[in-house]
Parts: sequence; C-alpha cells; structure tokens
Amino acid sequence: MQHSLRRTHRLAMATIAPRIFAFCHTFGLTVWIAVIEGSGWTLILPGILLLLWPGVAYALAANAQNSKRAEFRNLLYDSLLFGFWCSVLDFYVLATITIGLACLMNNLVVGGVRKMLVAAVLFTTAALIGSALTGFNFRPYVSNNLDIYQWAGAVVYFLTIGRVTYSQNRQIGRSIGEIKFQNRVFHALLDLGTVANRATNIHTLLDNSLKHLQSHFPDYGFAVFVQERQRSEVTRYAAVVGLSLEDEQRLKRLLTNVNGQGVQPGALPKIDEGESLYVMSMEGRLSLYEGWLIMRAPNRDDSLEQILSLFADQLAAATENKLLHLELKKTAERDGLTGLYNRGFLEAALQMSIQGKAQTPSLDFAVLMMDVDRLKEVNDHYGHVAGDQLISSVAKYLQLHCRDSDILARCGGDEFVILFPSADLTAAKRVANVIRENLPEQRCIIDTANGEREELALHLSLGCASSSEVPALQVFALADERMYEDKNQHRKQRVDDLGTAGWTPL
Ligand SMILES: Nc1nc2c(ncn2[C@@H]2O[C@H](COP(=O)(O)OP(=O)(O)OP(=O)(O)O)[C@@H](O)[C@H]2O)c(=O)[nH]1
Repeated sequence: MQHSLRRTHRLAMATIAPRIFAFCHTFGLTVWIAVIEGSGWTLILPGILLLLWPGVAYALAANAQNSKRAEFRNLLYDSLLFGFWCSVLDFYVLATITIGLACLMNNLVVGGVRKMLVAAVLFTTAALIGSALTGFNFRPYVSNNLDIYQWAGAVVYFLTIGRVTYSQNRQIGRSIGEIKFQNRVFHALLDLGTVANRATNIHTLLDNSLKHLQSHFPDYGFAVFVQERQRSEVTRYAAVVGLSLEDEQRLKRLLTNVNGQGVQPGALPKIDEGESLYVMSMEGRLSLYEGWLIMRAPNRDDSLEQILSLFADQLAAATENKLLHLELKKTAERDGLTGLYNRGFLEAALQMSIQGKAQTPSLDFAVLMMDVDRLKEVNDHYGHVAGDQLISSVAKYLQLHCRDSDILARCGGDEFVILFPSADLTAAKRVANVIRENLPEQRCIIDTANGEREELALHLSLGCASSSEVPALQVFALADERMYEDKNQHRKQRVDDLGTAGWTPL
C-alpha cells in the first residue's frame, strides 16, 4: 500500500535522459577504441554493463523509500563507475577530463562542494582500483576522429544538463508560486473564522467575511447568498464584494433559475475575457439554510474550485454557528409573543443599573412600569388569541416611543417595563406622558373566538420611579406601587362610568 503511494523524485526522473546519453556515448567510445586497438570483445563485452546501469539506477531510485536520497547515491555510483572505466580506457585524456568534470559538476549542483569532493575521491579511488586490477596503462590520445566524437558528446551532454537544470528551476518557481498561493488561502481560511465570530449578526458576518476574503485576494470578487430552506422568501441574506453591477444582475438571474434545484460546483460561462465565475453550493453544509458562495476569478483555474469549496465550508460553518447562537440568544433574552426583552434580561439589566449607581452615584436610572387593563376581560369575552393580539398591539405601540438605549421588556402576563439605564425621573415621566396622551387614539384589531374581527381600544396603567428618589434597590418596587395606584384610579373611574352609563363589555 505504502509502495503504491510513493512517487519517484523529480530529480531521478530528470536524470534519466542525460544518464542514458552519457553511458551510451561512453559505450560507443569503448567500441571505437576496441576496434582501433583490436581488443575486440574483451573490451566490448564488459562495456555492455555500461548500458545496463541507467536502468538499474532508475530502478534503485524508483523503489527506494527516499527516492531523492537514492538518486544522490546514484550520482556517486556514476563517479565510481566512470572512474573505473577511465582506467579501463587507459586514461584517454579527453574522455577522462570530460567524464570526470561531468561527475564533479553533477554532484556539485545537487549536493554542493562537499558532495563534489566525495565524488572526486570516489572517481580517483575507482580509477586506482581499476589500474590495480587491469594494470596501469596511460594512452592520452587515440585519434582525431575520436577526439571529435568525444568533444561532440561532451557538448551535447552539458547542454542536456543545462536544459534539465532550466526545467528544474522552472518547476521550483512554479512550486514556490503555488506555495505562496496556498499560504494565502490558508491565512484567509484561518482568519475567516475569527472575522465571522466577531460579527454581531448575519449581515455583518457575511459582509465582513467577503471583505476579508477580498483583502487576501484583491483581484477576485465574491458574493454570498443564504436563505432559509423552508421560507426562502422570508429569511434571505446576501453580500457582494468586488463584483460589477452587471455581474450582480447576472448572479441574481442565475440564482432565480437555480433556486431550489441546487447548483453544481463549476464555472459558469465566462463573464469577461479571461474571467470566470465560480458558484459553490453550500448544500449539505447548512441544516436549515441553503446558500451559495460565488467567486469571480481573473483566470480559469481548476484548483480554484477546491479553494472555493474550502471557503464555502468555513463560511457555512460560521454562518450556521452564528444563526444558532443568535437563535439561542433570542430565545434566552426575548419574549416569544412580542419579541421584546423578557423578564430575565430585564432583571440582569436592572442589576447592572443598580451596580452602576453604586459605583457612580451621580448616574441615575429610571423605570416605567405598565400593565394592560382589562386583559382578563378580553380573554374571557373574545378568547386567548384575541388577548395575545392585544398584548402584541401594546408591545408595538410601546416600541414606537422607545429609543435604542431604552430597554423595553414584557415582564410576564400583561406587564411591561421600560428601563432607562442612564436617565432620571424627568425622562421617564416624559415618555409616560407621551404614551398616556396618545393612548386614547390607539386601537387594535382582534380576531374573536367565533371568527369575527373587533376593534378594541388600548388601556394601560403606568407608574414610574427613578434612583434619584429612592435607593436603587427600591426603584422597581416604587414604580410598581405607583402603577397600582394608577390602576386603582382606572378601576374607580370605570365603576363611576358604569354607575352612570351602564356596563357594556369593553
Ligand atoms: N391572552 C393572553 N393572556 C394572558 C397572557 N398572560 C397572562 N394572561 C392573562 O392575563 C390576565 C391578567 O389578569 P389581571 O392581572 O387581572 O389583569 P387585567 O385583566 O388586565 O385586570 P386589570 O389589570 O385589573 O385591568 C389573566 O387572565 C392571565 O391569564 C398571555 O400571554 N396571553
């Protein structure tokens, strides 16, 4: 299994051709000398071993655990073999110099001076052993034609090596480019999670994530669409960065067509000369939602689909997390019927205001409490659905009079509270007056239990108090007390009205 995954190192592949050439050429040289000198097969037969070596060398590299190291060893074996063979050829000078130089140069290129010195030692040692075994003979010159043959071979060999070095350099250059790109992808992915986590809502999450991606890939454009699977027309989020208006229109059309059918990853037709749009569906990455991540890239490149898939994974995970987190937060902080803050959130906020007042006595807070009058009657006469509608209408009405900094909460049943975290009684009274003054015009439409629609007036009792009047801990109780005084007055008023006009429900 491990064997099948191993790949022969590019150096071993690159040296195949020059090595075959060098050994074949040396075999030719051997045959030539054997013919001229008449030594015949006694020289040619062992020379055949030269022809076998390139194949053996490749097999050694291809089957080694570390094929690069094996190829380094092969280059040293080349020196050994050639050193020995130069002694067999009686140190024909031109061959000894060119072959020796080639051995030194090859080792110098891959392993530096140290390896070159090792190659020199091996070459010399093998030559000495060869001389010892076959007897030392020195024949510096054979013939002019053989000199020409040897020069021609040397030139071709060195040019081949030059070509190999060039293609190796190009490959290294390409690899460096790829590594740099992958590094950018890695950093973009790594920080994408952080950017997404910092966002407070889905809109900022998507916006910031795309801006972040574009900061890493300024030449690219990005767009993302996320929508709830069941209610795509209700919950829909989108963000676009670095796309032209025309591209955005094109995407809108595309998503209208593919909506619900799932988009297969792949490039869409070119949008501009040399540019491509990639669409990656987040299908399977989101549970309740579906979405698409779109990328405009300056060039067509298959690896971009993989990268887009990684971005889509990361963005989908961040979006899903944020949606769940926001949902959880909403459930924990909000009242299900009205969407206002709930009692738990109000109590925590009130606690903070009390602590704030303890630390900075000049910092006042105020509370306005409200209770819906006659909710029980509405429930009893028209049903609970109508009661709920009344509560929702009151909530909407109160929201109209609150600022972002006010904390409007439904404290249970028919009770509402506004906490003004940094305001005094004057502010609370002002809001109470505005609410009270506009109240007679406020109506709500309710659906009665027997399927009819009725219009009801809103009635509220109000009571406000602030930390400038009583100790912080007692503000809430004082507001509650005042609200009940107000409620009692309403009740009294109603009894008086009934005494004079007769009772009519609501
Ligand atoms: N429809 C509906 N009724 C609720 C809800 N929460 C509490 N109630 C009902 O609201 C009624 C509150 O009764 P009371 O405290 O007497 O309030 P009220 O009827 O407004 O009486 P007054 O305040 O004296 O005018 C009770 O009948 C509760 O059951 C709710 O979420 N929806």
